[in-house]
Amino acid sequence: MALNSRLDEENTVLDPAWEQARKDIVRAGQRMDQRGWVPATAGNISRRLTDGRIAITRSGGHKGFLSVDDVIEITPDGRPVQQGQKASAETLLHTQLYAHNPSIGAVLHGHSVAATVLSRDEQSDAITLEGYEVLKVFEGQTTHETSLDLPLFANDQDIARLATHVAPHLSNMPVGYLIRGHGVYVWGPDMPTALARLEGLEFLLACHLAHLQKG
Ligand SMILES: CSCCC(=O)C(=O)COP(=O)(O)O
Ligand SMILES: [Zn+2]
Repeated sequence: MALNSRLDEENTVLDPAWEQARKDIVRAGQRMDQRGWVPATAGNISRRLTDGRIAITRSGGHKGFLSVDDVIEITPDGRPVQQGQKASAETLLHTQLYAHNPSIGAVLHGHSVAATVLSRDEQSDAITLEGYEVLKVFEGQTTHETSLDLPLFANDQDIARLATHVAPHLSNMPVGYLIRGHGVYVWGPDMPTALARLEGLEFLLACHLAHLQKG
Protein backbone atom coordinates (compact mmCIF):
# COMPACT_ATOMS: atom_id res chain seq x y z
CA MET A 1 0.00 0.00 0.00
CA ALA A 2 1.38 3.45 -0.94
CA LEU A 3 2.39 5.69 1.99
CA ASN A 4 -0.22 8.34 1.18
CA SER A 5 -3.08 5.84 0.75
CA ARG A 6 -5.85 5.27 3.33
CA LEU A 7 -8.51 2.63 3.86
CA ASP A 8 -12.29 3.20 3.77
CA GLU A 9 -14.83 1.46 6.06
CA GLU A 10 -14.68 -1.68 3.89
CA ASN A 11 -10.87 -1.66 3.96
CA THR A 12 -10.65 -0.62 0.31
CA VAL A 13 -7.46 1.30 -0.43
CA LEU A 14 -8.33 4.96 -1.07
CA ASP A 15 -6.30 7.01 -3.51
CA PRO A 16 -6.18 10.61 -2.16
CA ALA A 17 -5.81 12.33 -5.55
CA TRP A 18 -8.68 10.35 -7.01
CA GLU A 19 -10.90 10.94 -3.97
CA GLN A 20 -10.13 14.68 -4.15
CA ALA A 21 -11.11 14.78 -7.83
CA ARG A 22 -14.43 13.08 -7.02
CA LYS A 23 -15.09 15.55 -4.18
CA ASP A 24 -14.26 18.49 -6.48
CA ILE A 25 -16.91 17.24 -8.90
CA VAL A 26 -19.54 16.68 -6.19
CA ARG A 27 -18.96 20.22 -4.85
CA ALA A 28 -19.02 21.74 -8.34
CA GLY A 29 -22.38 20.03 -8.96
CA GLN A 30 -23.76 21.49 -5.71
CA ARG A 31 -22.55 24.95 -6.70
CA MET A 32 -24.01 24.71 -10.21
CA ASP A 33 -27.31 23.48 -8.80
CA GLN A 34 -27.47 26.34 -6.25
CA ARG A 35 -27.15 28.77 -9.16
CA GLY A 36 -29.88 27.05 -11.20
CA TRP A 37 -27.53 25.97 -14.00
CA VAL A 38 -28.24 22.20 -13.91
CA PRO A 39 -32.03 21.65 -13.74
CA ALA A 40 -33.30 18.07 -13.21
CA THR A 41 -30.55 15.75 -14.51
CA ALA A 42 -28.99 18.30 -16.88
CA GLY A 43 -25.29 19.07 -17.07
CA ASN A 44 -22.09 17.13 -16.60
CA ILE A 45 -18.74 17.70 -14.92
CA SER A 46 -15.25 16.25 -15.28
CA ARG A 47 -11.74 16.58 -13.87
CA ARG A 48 -8.39 15.42 -15.22
CA LEU A 49 -5.80 14.45 -12.64
CA THR A 50 -2.13 15.31 -13.05
CA ASP A 51 -1.41 11.65 -13.88
CA GLY A 52 -3.87 11.84 -16.80
CA ARG A 53 -6.79 9.92 -15.27
CA ILE A 54 -10.18 11.45 -16.05
CA ALA A 55 -13.11 11.53 -13.61
CA ILE A 56 -16.60 12.34 -14.93
CA THR A 57 -20.20 12.28 -13.73
CA ARG A 58 -22.21 9.19 -14.54
CA SER A 59 -25.13 9.69 -16.90
CA GLY A 60 -28.54 10.67 -15.62
CA GLY A 61 -27.86 11.75 -12.03
CA HIS A 62 -28.96 15.05 -10.52
CA LYS A 63 -25.78 17.13 -10.42
CA GLY A 64 -26.81 18.89 -7.22
CA PHE A 65 -27.16 15.60 -5.32
CA LEU A 66 -24.12 13.66 -6.47
CA SER A 67 -22.23 11.30 -4.20
CA VAL A 68 -18.62 10.36 -4.90
CA ASP A 69 -19.91 7.05 -6.27
CA ASP A 70 -21.64 8.99 -9.07
CA VAL A 71 -18.19 10.02 -10.33
CA ILE A 72 -16.51 7.40 -12.49
CA GLU A 73 -13.21 6.96 -14.30
CA ILE A 74 -13.05 7.04 -18.10
CA THR A 75 -10.25 6.39 -20.56
CA PRO A 76 -8.90 9.33 -22.62
CA ASP A 77 -11.14 8.20 -25.49
CA GLY A 78 -14.23 8.27 -23.28
CA ARG A 79 -14.89 4.66 -22.26
CA PRO A 80 -15.70 3.78 -18.63
CA VAL A 81 -12.75 1.98 -17.02
CA GLN A 82 -15.10 -0.30 -15.04
CA GLN A 83 -17.51 -2.46 -16.98
CA GLY A 84 -21.22 -1.76 -16.42
CA GLN A 85 -20.77 1.92 -15.59
CA LYS A 86 -22.45 4.55 -17.76
CA ALA A 87 -20.49 7.77 -18.23
CA SER A 88 -22.17 11.06 -19.16
CA ALA A 89 -23.88 10.96 -22.55
CA GLU A 90 -21.72 13.96 -23.48
CA THR A 91 -18.40 12.40 -22.47
CA LEU A 92 -16.87 12.90 -25.93
CA LEU A 93 -17.24 16.69 -25.62
CA HIS A 94 -15.13 16.50 -22.46
CA THR A 95 -12.47 14.14 -23.82
CA GLN A 96 -12.03 16.16 -27.00
CA LEU A 97 -11.15 19.22 -24.87
CA TYR A 98 -8.65 17.22 -22.79
CA ALA A 99 -7.10 15.77 -25.96
CA HIS A 100 -6.88 19.18 -27.58
CA ASN A 101 -5.25 21.02 -24.68
CA PRO A 102 -3.02 19.30 -22.09
CA SER A 103 -3.41 22.24 -19.68
CA ILE A 104 -7.16 21.67 -19.24
CA GLY A 105 -7.93 20.10 -15.84
CA ALA A 106 -11.69 20.60 -15.51
CA VAL A 107 -14.69 20.84 -17.85
CA LEU A 108 -18.18 22.05 -16.88
CA HIS A 109 -21.42 21.81 -18.83
CA GLY A 110 -24.62 23.55 -17.72
CA HIS A 111 -28.13 24.28 -18.99
CA SER A 112 -28.95 27.74 -17.61
CA VAL A 113 -31.99 29.65 -18.85
CA ALA A 114 -29.78 32.37 -20.36
CA ALA A 115 -27.50 29.92 -22.21
CA THR A 116 -30.50 27.95 -23.49
CA VAL A 117 -32.61 30.91 -24.67
CA LEU A 118 -29.81 33.03 -26.14
CA SER A 119 -28.30 30.11 -28.04
CA ARG A 120 -31.67 29.38 -29.67
CA ASP A 121 -32.45 32.93 -30.70
CA GLU A 122 -29.12 34.16 -32.10
CA GLN A 123 -29.10 33.97 -35.92
CA SER A 124 -25.33 34.33 -36.44
CA ASP A 125 -22.77 31.67 -35.52
CA ALA A 126 -21.59 33.38 -32.32
CA ILE A 127 -22.89 35.50 -29.45
CA THR A 128 -20.80 38.61 -28.91
CA LEU A 129 -20.54 39.91 -25.36
CA GLU A 130 -19.11 43.42 -25.16
CA GLY A 131 -18.89 46.48 -22.96
CA TYR A 132 -19.20 44.67 -19.63
CA GLU A 133 -16.75 45.16 -16.74
CA VAL A 134 -17.05 41.46 -15.84
CA LEU A 135 -15.32 40.55 -19.13
CA LYS A 136 -12.16 41.17 -17.10
CA VAL A 137 -12.78 37.88 -15.26
CA PHE A 138 -11.24 36.17 -18.29
CA GLU A 139 -7.43 36.06 -18.54
CA GLY A 140 -5.84 38.70 -20.69
CA GLN A 141 -8.80 41.11 -20.49
CA THR A 142 -7.94 44.41 -18.84
CA THR A 143 -10.82 46.63 -19.86
CA HIS A 144 -14.58 46.56 -20.47
CA GLU A 145 -13.80 48.00 -23.92
CA THR A 146 -13.36 44.53 -25.35
CA SER A 147 -15.57 41.83 -26.81
CA LEU A 148 -15.85 38.08 -26.45
CA ASP A 149 -17.27 35.78 -29.11
CA LEU A 150 -18.99 32.64 -27.89
CA PRO A 151 -19.31 30.18 -30.80
CA LEU A 152 -22.68 28.49 -31.38
CA PHE A 153 -23.11 24.93 -32.62
CA ALA A 154 -26.30 23.16 -33.70
CA ASN A 155 -27.58 20.68 -31.13
CA ASP A 156 -27.28 17.04 -32.09
CA GLN A 157 -28.24 13.85 -30.22
CA ASP A 158 -25.26 12.21 -31.93
CA ILE A 159 -22.51 13.55 -29.64
CA ALA A 160 -19.68 12.10 -31.75
CA ARG A 161 -21.01 14.04 -34.74
CA LEU A 162 -21.47 17.20 -32.64
CA ALA A 163 -17.84 16.85 -31.52
CA THR A 164 -16.69 16.84 -35.16
CA HIS A 165 -18.42 20.21 -35.67
CA VAL A 166 -16.79 21.67 -32.55
CA ALA A 167 -13.29 20.29 -33.33
CA PRO A 168 -12.17 22.79 -36.02
CA HIS A 169 -12.92 25.70 -33.66
CA LEU A 170 -11.17 24.45 -30.54
CA SER A 171 -8.02 26.53 -31.04
CA ASN A 172 -10.08 29.68 -31.30
CA MET A 173 -12.24 29.51 -28.17
CA PRO A 174 -10.82 31.55 -25.31
CA VAL A 175 -13.61 30.75 -22.82
CA GLY A 176 -16.21 28.26 -24.00
CA TYR A 177 -19.00 27.57 -26.46
CA LEU A 178 -22.78 27.18 -26.67
CA ILE A 179 -24.92 24.42 -28.12
CA ARG A 180 -28.20 25.76 -29.49
CA GLY A 181 -31.22 25.29 -27.25
CA HIS A 182 -29.06 23.12 -25.00
CA GLY A 183 -26.35 24.78 -22.90
CA VAL A 184 -22.80 25.92 -22.37
CA TYR A 185 -19.34 24.28 -22.15
CA VAL A 186 -16.59 25.97 -20.12
CA TRP A 187 -13.20 24.68 -18.96
CA GLY A 188 -10.09 25.66 -17.06
CA PRO A 189 -6.75 24.41 -15.75
CA ASP A 190 -8.44 23.41 -12.47
CA MET A 191 -11.92 23.24 -10.95
CA PRO A 192 -11.90 26.64 -9.16
CA THR A 193 -10.85 28.41 -12.37
CA ALA A 194 -13.43 26.57 -14.47
CA LEU A 195 -16.15 27.46 -11.93
CA ALA A 196 -15.08 31.13 -11.88
CA ARG A 197 -15.18 31.25 -15.69
CA LEU A 198 -18.62 29.65 -15.72
CA GLU A 199 -19.88 32.11 -13.13
CA GLY A 200 -18.50 35.06 -15.11
CA LEU A 201 -19.95 33.75 -18.33
CA GLU A 202 -23.37 33.03 -16.84
CA PHE A 203 -23.47 36.55 -15.43
CA LEU A 204 -22.63 38.01 -18.85
CA LEU A 205 -25.23 35.83 -20.59
CA ALA A 206 -27.87 36.89 -18.05
CA CYS A 207 -26.97 40.55 -18.66
CA HIS A 208 -27.12 40.03 -22.44
CA LEU A 209 -30.52 38.35 -22.18
CA ALA A 210 -31.90 41.11 -19.93
CA HIS A 211 -30.53 43.74 -22.29
CA LEU A 212 -32.22 42.13 -25.33
CA GLN A 213 -35.51 41.72 -23.44
CA LYS A 214 -35.45 45.42 -22.52
CA GLY A 215 -35.44 46.11 -26.27
C1 LIG B 1 -31.98 16.09 -18.92
S1 LIG B 1 -30.85 16.99 -19.88
C2 LIG B 1 -30.46 15.90 -21.27
C3 LIG B 1 -29.06 15.34 -21.25
C4 LIG B 1 -28.05 16.44 -21.18
O1 LIG B 1 -28.05 17.32 -22.01
C5 LIG B 1 -27.12 16.52 -20.09
O2 LIG B 1 -26.38 17.47 -19.99
C6 LIG B 1 -27.03 15.45 -19.05
O3 LIG B 1 -26.59 14.25 -19.58
P1 LIG B 1 -25.76 13.21 -18.71
O4 LIG B 1 -25.76 11.94 -19.52
O5 LIG B 1 -24.38 13.80 -18.54
O6 LIG B 1 -26.43 13.07 -17.38
ZN1 LIG C 1 -26.40 18.75 -21.80
